Amino acid sequence: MKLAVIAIGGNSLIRDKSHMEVSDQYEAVCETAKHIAELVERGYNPVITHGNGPQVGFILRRAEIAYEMGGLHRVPLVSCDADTQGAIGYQIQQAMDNEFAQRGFDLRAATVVTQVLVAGDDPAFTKPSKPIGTFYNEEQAERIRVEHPDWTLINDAGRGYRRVVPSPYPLEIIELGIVDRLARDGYCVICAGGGGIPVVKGSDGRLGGVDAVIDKDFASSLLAVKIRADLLVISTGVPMVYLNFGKPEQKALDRVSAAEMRRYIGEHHFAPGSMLPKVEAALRFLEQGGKEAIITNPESLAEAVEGKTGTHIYPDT
Ligand SMILES: Nc1ncnc2c1ncn2[C@@H]1O[C@H](COP(=O)(O)OP(=O)(O)O)[C@@H](O)[C@H]1O
Ligand SMILES: NC(=O)OP(=O)(O)O
Repeated sequence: MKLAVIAIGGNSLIRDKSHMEVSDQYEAVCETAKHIAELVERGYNPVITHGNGPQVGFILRRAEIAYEMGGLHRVPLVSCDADTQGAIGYQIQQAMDNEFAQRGFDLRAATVVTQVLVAGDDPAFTKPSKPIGTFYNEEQAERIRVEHPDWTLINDAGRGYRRVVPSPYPLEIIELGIVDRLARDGYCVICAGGGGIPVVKGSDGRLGGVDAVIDKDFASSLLAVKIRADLLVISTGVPMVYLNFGKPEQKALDRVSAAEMRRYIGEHHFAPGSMLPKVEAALRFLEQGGKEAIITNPESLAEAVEGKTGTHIYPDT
C-alpha cells in the first residue's frame, strides 16, 4: 500500500460563522473522513495531519476570558496546542474508525500526540505571523487594538483581521519513529496536529514546550519527506490553486512543475499566511524526493487522486 500524507486545514473544518459549534466541526470531520476513506479504496494508507488555527485561538481566548473574569488559571499557548491535538484528533479518529467499519475495511485509526522541535532562537518568535482564532471586522479590530495593545493583528488574506502568534519553522518530528512504524504496520495515523506541539531542546537534552503555533503545512511536508510518503495532499477550502485568485481573470492551475510554481510565487499569486505556505510546503516535499503534491478541497480528494481535479505539482525534471 502507498502512503499518502493528507493535511486537513483548520479553516476547512469550520464551514462558516453560523456553524461554529463542536458538533458542526464533527460534521465537517465526518464529511472529510468519507473522502479520505475513498483514498483507501484507491490503494493509499492515509497519514492524517490537521491544522488548528481557528481552534487554538478559540481555546486560548476562552482561557484568557476565564482568567480575566477571575477565578481560573492562565493556560499557556503550548497547552492549547496540545488540547487541539486531543480534541481534533479524537474527532478524526472516531470518524475514520466509523467510516472504516461501515466500509468493512480491516483498518484502525490511531492518534499520536506529536511534539515538533523548533529552534529557540528562530526569528519567528519576535515576528508573530500565524493567524489564530476569530476573524474580526474593521470596527472590532479597532476596539481590540485599544483593549489588547499586546496583540498583533493582521488582515488575513482579505477575509478579516486576526490575531497572530509566533510560528517557528519545524525542524524535527520527535515521535517520527512511532508514526512511521504505525503507518507501515497499516494503521491510519493521525499526527502532527496543529503543526505539532512546539518544543525546544535544552543544553541537557531535555525537551520543553514553547508558546507558538507551527504551520501545519510545513510540518506535514517534513513528515511526508521523513516517512518517504508517495503523495502529499493538502486539503483546504478551495478545489484548486488559482492565478489571480478572486479577480475576474482568475485561472485554475491543474498540472504544474515546481519551477512554474516558484515563478508564480515570485509574481505574488498566493496570499501569505493562507495559500503561500501550502505551495511552499508542497515545493519542499518535491525538492526532497517527493514525487507529487496535490492541493484541493475535502470533497475533491478522490477525484484529485485520480487526476480529474485539484492542483498537481510535480518535481522539476
Ligand atoms: N492563489 C490562491 N488560490 C486559491 N486559494 C487562495 C489563493 N490565495 C489565497 N487563497 C485562499 O487561501 C485559502 C486557504 O488558506 P487557509 O484557509 O488559511 O488554509 P487552511 O485550510 O489550512 O486553514 C483558500 O480557501 C483561499 O480562500
Ligand atoms: N497550525 C496550522 O497551520 O493551522 P491552520 O492550518 O488551521 O492554519
